[in-house]
Amino acid sequence: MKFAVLVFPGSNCDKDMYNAVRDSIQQPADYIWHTATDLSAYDCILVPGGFSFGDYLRCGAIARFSPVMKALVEAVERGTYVLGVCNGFQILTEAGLLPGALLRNNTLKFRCHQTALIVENNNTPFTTAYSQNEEITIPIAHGEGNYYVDDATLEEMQANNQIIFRYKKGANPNGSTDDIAGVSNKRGNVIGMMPHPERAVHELLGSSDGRRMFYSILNTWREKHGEATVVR
Ligand SMILES: NC(=O)CC[C@H](N)C(=O)O
Repeated sequence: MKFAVLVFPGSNCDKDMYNAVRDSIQQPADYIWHTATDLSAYDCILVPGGFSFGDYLRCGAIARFSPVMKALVEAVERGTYVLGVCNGFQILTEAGLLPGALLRNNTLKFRCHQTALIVENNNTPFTTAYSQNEEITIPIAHGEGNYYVDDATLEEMQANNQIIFRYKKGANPNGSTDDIAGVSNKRGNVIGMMPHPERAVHELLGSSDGRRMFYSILNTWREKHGEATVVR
């Protein structure tokens, strides 16, 4: 299985993402600069966190116009798996690949700490290795992670099981609507989340709960292609 890690000017979690793929599931990954125009060689595209284009205008609002985004849209249409984390999530919402928008944290502060998340949907290519409603520990690091979506879209998302992660009740760090921490598109092949699974791949980092995200992706892809799955 081949992974792409997109790199925009100002990305700063691209190496963490690359290392998480290499260390947890030992699959090949390439860094892809934002001017690339073809992503057809990849089975999963990772859009990492950071401060693309300095967060000018709005987080992700300029990156969304990079040449690679056209190739990303084409990949999504082919059914390729896409995971956006933090600034990656912001870029995917700005591009209209995911519903909603990320607003300034309600505290008006950059928040950087572990969070308790509830797995709301373990029936996605990214979450099969978790139990439904499991509580996991994944860190956040953002200033604009306050997920907003209008009521009608939220209802539609709930009906389609597009809410993938919520912050544990009482532990919402940013004011997100309905405690939402991660969502998917309708088809389920694109997900975005503010917490960083790639920073939770070893006990030394405070949690290894993020590893199972990478196992989920690999095993779902392998099952689909008739290959033996790996044990986590
Ligand atoms: N870690 C990140 O990706 C941060 C995203 C964005 N720059 C923010 O502060 O919200």
